Amino acid sequence: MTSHYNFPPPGGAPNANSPNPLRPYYTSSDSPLQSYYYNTLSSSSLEEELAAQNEINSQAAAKELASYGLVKYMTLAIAAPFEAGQTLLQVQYLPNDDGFNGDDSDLAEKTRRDEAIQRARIEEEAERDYYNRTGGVAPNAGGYYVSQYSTSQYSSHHEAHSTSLSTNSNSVKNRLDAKDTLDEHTIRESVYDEESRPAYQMAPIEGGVWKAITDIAKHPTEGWLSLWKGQYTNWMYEMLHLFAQPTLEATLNDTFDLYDDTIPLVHLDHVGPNIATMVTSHLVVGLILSPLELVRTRLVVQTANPLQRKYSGMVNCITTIISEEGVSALWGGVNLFPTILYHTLTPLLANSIPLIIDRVFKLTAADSPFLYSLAELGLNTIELLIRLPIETIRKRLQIQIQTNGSSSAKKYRTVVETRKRPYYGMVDCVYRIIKEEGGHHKRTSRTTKGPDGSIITTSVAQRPWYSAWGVRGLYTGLGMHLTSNMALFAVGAVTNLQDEGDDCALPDDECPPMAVPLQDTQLVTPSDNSDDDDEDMPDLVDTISTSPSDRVSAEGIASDEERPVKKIPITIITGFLGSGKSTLLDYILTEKHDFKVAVILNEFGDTGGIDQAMNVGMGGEVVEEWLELKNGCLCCTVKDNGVVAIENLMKKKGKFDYILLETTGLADPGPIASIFWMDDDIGSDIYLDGIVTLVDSRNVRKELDVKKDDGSLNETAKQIAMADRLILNKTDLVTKEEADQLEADCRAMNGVAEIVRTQHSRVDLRFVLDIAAFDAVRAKELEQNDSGQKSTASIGSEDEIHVHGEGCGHDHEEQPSGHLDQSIKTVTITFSTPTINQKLFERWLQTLLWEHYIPDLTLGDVSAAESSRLDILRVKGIIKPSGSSTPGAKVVIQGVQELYDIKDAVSQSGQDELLNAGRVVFIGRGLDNKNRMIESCRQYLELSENEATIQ
Ligand SMILES: Nc1nc2c(ncn2[C@@H]2O[C@H](COP(=O)(O)OP(=O)(O)OP(=O)(O)O)[C@@H](O)[C@H]2O)c(=O)[nH]1
Repeated sequence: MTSHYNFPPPGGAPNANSPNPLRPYYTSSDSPLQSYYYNTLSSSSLEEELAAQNEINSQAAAKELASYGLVKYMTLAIAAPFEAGQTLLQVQYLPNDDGFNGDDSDLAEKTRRDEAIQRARIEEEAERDYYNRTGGVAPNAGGYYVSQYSTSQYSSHHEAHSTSLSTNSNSVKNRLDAKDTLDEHTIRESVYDEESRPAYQMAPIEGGVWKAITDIAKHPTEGWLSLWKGQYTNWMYEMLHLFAQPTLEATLNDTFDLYDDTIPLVHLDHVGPNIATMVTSHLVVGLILSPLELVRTRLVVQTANPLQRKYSGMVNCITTIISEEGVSALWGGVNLFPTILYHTLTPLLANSIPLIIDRVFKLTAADSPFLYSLAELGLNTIELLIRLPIETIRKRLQIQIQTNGSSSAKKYRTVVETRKRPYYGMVDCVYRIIKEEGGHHKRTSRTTKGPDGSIITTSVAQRPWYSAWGVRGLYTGLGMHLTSNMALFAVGAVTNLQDEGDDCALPDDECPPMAVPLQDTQLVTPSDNSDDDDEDMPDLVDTISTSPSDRVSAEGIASDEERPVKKIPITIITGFLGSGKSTLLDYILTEKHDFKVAVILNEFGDTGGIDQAMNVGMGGEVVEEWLELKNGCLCCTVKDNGVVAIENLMKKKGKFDYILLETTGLADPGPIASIFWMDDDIGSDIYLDGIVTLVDSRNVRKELDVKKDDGSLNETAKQIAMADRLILNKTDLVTKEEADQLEADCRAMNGVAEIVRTQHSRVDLRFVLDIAAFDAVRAKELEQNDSGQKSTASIGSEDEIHVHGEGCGHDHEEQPSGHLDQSIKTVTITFSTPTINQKLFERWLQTLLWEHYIPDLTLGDVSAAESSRLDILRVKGIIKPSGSSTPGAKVVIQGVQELYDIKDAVSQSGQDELLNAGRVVFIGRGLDNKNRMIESCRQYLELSENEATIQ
């Protein structure tokens, strides 16, 4: 199958290979897109306009960015104290054996101390081993188990310190000074040991996040300002992530030809590829930005005491890490695996929740608000139970200094007690937390016989497997998250319940069940009547199939199951201001029917901003909104550059049967049609189905009278001339005779469009859907209308459709009144040879479309000067090309303004046979001189008078 779009050549570039002596600059367009955009965007005024627009856009973007940054900073500032509290809870080390053990006898106390020191010794050796292996120095010598003292030494030292401290207790400063020197020399038998705790360190936080916050605020060296430690780093991370992740995801989606990321996954049919790109983008960006997370944790956990503080800020922290631990410490080492796990699992889990609710539980917020919220609560809790331990482990590993052996690291003093012995990795960390901190250990007294026969009573930790092991340590801060989940559940359930009935400005029966705003902007809703609840509503009109395609059967509409996954047809709905476009779309959107139609409103082709103000309102701001309607339709507004938005709409592919695109009243439908027509051929999911023009029967003549300063055709004329379907609306405002005359006039302008008369745009949906005007199937239709008489339909009463055509018994041969734009004509050239030379035909066509005059080979270029300007708006035709390998092969010609396409015709059996070489219809201005036109054609195609005729 051959198919190629053809564009006018860039003007002025001579080409030695030109196939046409009259057009030495002609080059075949190897890159249709390039040519098209060159052609459509190269005018200097357009460039200036675009430049000005870009400047405005970049200024607006900068403003938006600044205000977004500010808002983000403030939001993070509100959350920062909770983050800080949570982080400290997660990193603080609370071994099981510390604290009250239920046995305060002297013997038990002594045994406990002995055990503590014994353990400290073992751990110190292990710690030294670790750092010797890596070549560095033990970074956290300060702590509770430095064991250079023996048990007896410990007691005296401890007592001495206790005394010294108690004598100085009146002076906080002295106390702080004294206590800051303790850590190197004191064996701290317990994290609860007040006396041996360095002054910069907080007592163990025994409680939840709120307790942590108050403890921080009350601590002498921390104070409330410490609640915002790492705030700037956090903000940097969030902002960078916010821009990088969606950008990467969109790029990946583009690369793999997936739908982009702006519509929630839950609306997609096949989520796998999109989940993959989403997770990949989160992972990559998370990995790249993970040093900022590392820095943030370290800044939060380090002491605020200026004498003990290691890092003065974000940059200093990064440079210090690089110099002490090496660049690899920022990303790699023990942190690498937890980072990968965290940035893979968290986006995956978060995005799976709505999907699971939708696909597994089959719940919607609109139908079952309470159950929906309950499911959300349950899944959020599961997500929390998976995420929280990973977070805890990450933070513990992040604060661990990873010496690189080449330099010594300054001590890292932490606000809360942390484990002095480093974890070897994620698994080790999980194991240690569960083993050392996760459970409660009880002590019991045990009596044994000594070697000398004496009775020895010892206090031992009782560690049965079920109590010595626990996961509690992995879930610090769980309470806060559960509370917030519960609060969200309560709010969600209440809001959803309210939404179900109240949150709608429309009357109850017109409220859509679900609105999915893409931006926090105005919501545009259809405003007319809806009988949506009534399942038994009769069809809009009789089920006579007038559709040229089998998408709509005589029995009605094919069911979803029957209908194969197809490209989605897009129909352009155009017509001058007030002609009834919105009324038509409201009617389609709110009527009960089985079509799932997506309607795109307003912004396309806006040239004057008039419609924008009228239809979008609210200060003329441009909005993008989606609104799902009860009848399964979807309504949205898009910006003028909304091809992307329409592609986004395709994320709902399979859920929609049709797209209707309403242009503004002042739009030239040609360029808009060209975009979608071309998209069809470059593999888009949508294809151009046809152009439907509404005509205001009462005012159209006035509109056509408007002359444009530059002499170009006015939009109403173009809209009528380019239509594949014409709806003569508002016939209630004109007499029958006027309507007849209008129809005849329209027919004279556009000889190929089907015409229907309506009141309040109430038209059979099949008249505007499945037009297939740009499809090869049109070949059949073109051949069937050899008489030149097009069928015309009108709706008298609401549900009654009457098709005018041959044999209907009415007289509808009204003559043009001459009041409509007479400069626009339809001419039809019929070929009576068996075949014609397609190459020669194309050369002739290119001259007509691109050079805008009817050429005369005998006069050469002089004919251009003599000819009045030709503006072909629409071309349709079918011809049999000579020299084809398939006998009887036909090609279909389609053209919209300067763009044309020639495709192999889809063969239709029987009645579709062409008896001659075919027929081509031209609609446009400058076609008055039919003789000149047909002469020119005969010259180019080397045909005799009888072989080509014109009507
Ligand atoms: N009398 C009468 N009024 C109609 C008919 N069709 C539409 N209207 C009214 O005409 C007005 C304009 O109709 P719209 O549907 O908004 O026209 P439009 O083409 O969308 O207009 P723009 O959005 O300005 O381009 C509305 O007040 C309609 O109610 C009709 O057949 N008869």
